[in-house]
Amino acid sequence: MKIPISITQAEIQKIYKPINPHTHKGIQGHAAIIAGSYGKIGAAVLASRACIKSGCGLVTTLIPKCGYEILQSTIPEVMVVTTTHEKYISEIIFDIEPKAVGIGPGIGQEPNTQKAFYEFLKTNKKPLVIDADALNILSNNNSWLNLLQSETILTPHPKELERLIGSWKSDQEKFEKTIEFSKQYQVIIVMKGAPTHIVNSKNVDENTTGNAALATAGSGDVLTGIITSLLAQGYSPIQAAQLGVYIHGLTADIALPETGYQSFIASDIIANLGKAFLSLD
Ligand SMILES: NC(=O)C1=CN([C@@H]2O[C@H](COP(=O)(O)OP(=O)(O)OC[C@H]3O[C@@H](n4cnc5c(N)ncnc54)[C@H](OP(=O)(O)O)[C@@H]3O)[C@@H](O)[C@H]2O)[C@@H](O)CC1
Ligand SMILES: Nc1ncnc2c1ncn2[C@@H]1O[C@H](COP(=O)(O)OP(=O)(O)O)[C@@H](O)[C@H]1O
Ligand SMILES: [Mg+2]
Repeated sequence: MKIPISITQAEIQKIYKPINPHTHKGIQGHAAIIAGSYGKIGAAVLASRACIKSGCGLVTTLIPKCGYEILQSTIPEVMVVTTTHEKYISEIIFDIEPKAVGIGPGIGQEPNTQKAFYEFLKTNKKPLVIDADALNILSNNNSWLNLLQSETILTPHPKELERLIGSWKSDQEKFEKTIEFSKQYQVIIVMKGAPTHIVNSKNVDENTTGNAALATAGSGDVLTGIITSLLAQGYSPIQAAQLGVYIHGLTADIALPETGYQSFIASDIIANLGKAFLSLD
């Protein structure tokens, strides 16, 4: 197995693009988030808020109808499109041209949601982040992996990774199988954990930020929003994955002296994004 390359501040500094003073929201990029189902609209809120708080100019979120008022009142900055079904995503139709799409947090696996995801994958050409239930749907429908554009970003936690690649007996085998998978489908795999590794067909990167405070509901949903935002701003997929994972972990390192491990929640990641980005300027 290749020796992982550390994602250090020095490496991130080379990737990070300070904001152009003459930019406007059109240039900053329009991101689309597809997330949520009845009881898990919070996942859509967290991903959408993280997305708009990571620098893209516009965010449109597609959710089932039941989440409309929740989204509009908790994040007025984000635009909302709803599906025909009340409780789950029944079709994926946008009247916008997003620069990047993040899909999966909290969407569940209803048959209609699976079908909508399949139809979306057949035509999507935009840079894409796939997380959570969208990963689980792919694990149950292996052949759909062939529909993915190259450099699509997959963000599995260990259980989601196991569903995708099968079980492993050692760390070495886990990495070998993940590298093989990334080569076969030409995708970038963010292997979430402590620490998080990023695998593409060429390299394995190891993140250097983050701590156990991140072991809390919704912290992965937030990561999806951050990486989608960076893609929409024009970062390449590998750069968006590296910078996104680094910034996500950094928020927990910044917050820890104030929150401690126990009281840190996913919203604290979002609340500390500003300080994390400022530390790169
Ligand atoms: N507020 C909301 O709306 C929220 C909505 N959410 C949404 O809910 C949906 C279900 O997502 P989910 O990840 O909770 O369920 P699932 O895929 O069955 O995985 C759980 C199992 O995986 C394992 N496991 C996980 N991490 C691991 C690790 N680091 N290291 C090792 N093992 C690890 C662990 O397995 P165990 O060890 O218990 O066998 C655990 O029991 C999804 O769409 C998500 O976006 C959530 O984000 C929460 C907030
Ligand atoms: N002990 C830990 N140390 C560092 N990072 C962690 C730790 N536990 C979890 N994380 C991070 O928190 C996130 C959890 O993602 P995920 O399991 O998808 O959460 P959720 O689905 O609840 O949003 C990942 O980015 C993971 O790397
Ligand atoms: Mg998750």
